[in-house]
Amino acid sequence: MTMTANLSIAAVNGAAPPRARVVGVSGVCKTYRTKRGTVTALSDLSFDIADGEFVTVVGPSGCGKSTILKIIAGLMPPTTGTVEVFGDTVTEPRADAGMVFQSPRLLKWRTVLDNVLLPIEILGLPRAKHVPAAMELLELAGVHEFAGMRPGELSGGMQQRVAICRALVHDPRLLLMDEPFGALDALSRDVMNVELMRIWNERRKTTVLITHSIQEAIFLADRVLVMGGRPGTVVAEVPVDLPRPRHPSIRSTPAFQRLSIDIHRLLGVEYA
Ligand SMILES: Nc1ncnc2c1ncn2[C@@H]1O[C@H](COP(=O)(O)OP(=O)(O)OP(=O)(O)O)[C@@H](O)[C@H]1O
Repeated sequence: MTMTANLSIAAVNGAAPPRARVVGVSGVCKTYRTKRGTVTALSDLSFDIADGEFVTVVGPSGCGKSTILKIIAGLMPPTTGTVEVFGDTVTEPRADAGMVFQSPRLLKWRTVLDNVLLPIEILGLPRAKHVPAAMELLELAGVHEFAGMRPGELSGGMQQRVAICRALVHDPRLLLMDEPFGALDALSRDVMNVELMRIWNERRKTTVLITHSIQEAIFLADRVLVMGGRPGTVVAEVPVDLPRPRHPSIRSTPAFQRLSIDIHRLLGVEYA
């Protein structure tokens, strides 16, 4: 478990300098109003995320993982509490954040390249100037040969790679991913984990990724936030001190398995 400081996150071993805080969630509560009454999704949620950090979030269904990601993205306000991104209180969607959802949400009538360039159009930036960056991302994600095709001609995993390129094309400083590989089969998911690691190693964006897979959470993260309760809150923060770059075989190491057991326990799952 680790403690986060308000203005910076100290290095675990004290050797590296503290990194700037990119996301600061402070005392966030969220209540949804519905026809049948109110639902309190989050209660007194607080955590910080440092520059360049890869944080994953796990927790039981309905504990408010998607809710907090949407609040960080500026897609909805908290009921009480504050969220700061790069030092500004979040009040609306931010151009310096990229978002990836569970389904790729590509526009089927646009080519792969034009889907990737969508944020550029929305932000009113010159298209031609960003085509090389879009092609470079498609190449990095291993789908550049599909640039002229429609999304329907691509597999689910390839479409999700395109969605990741779209989230990165305007060079956001923060990447928010809500269960991006949840719809994929186990093998494609493993491949995408490795691919995402590769892309992240190249770009080093501060990343928050929600997942139901504890394996995925550990494999990708510098730190796992474990959420629980109803309403949801952070019940533990687990640092992942595994060396990078990580090969899939790291999952069979005792250190990885120890982390897996710890997180299962924090989620109330005991091994026999
Ligand atoms: N738009 C909404 N209106 C009303 N209640 C909502 C709304 N969105 C979410 N909730 C409720 O808020 C709580 C948290 O939902 P949220 O989707 O954030 O959880 P989650 O941890 O992401 O769940 P899952 O893992 O199943 O995706 C749940 O009880 C859910 O029913």
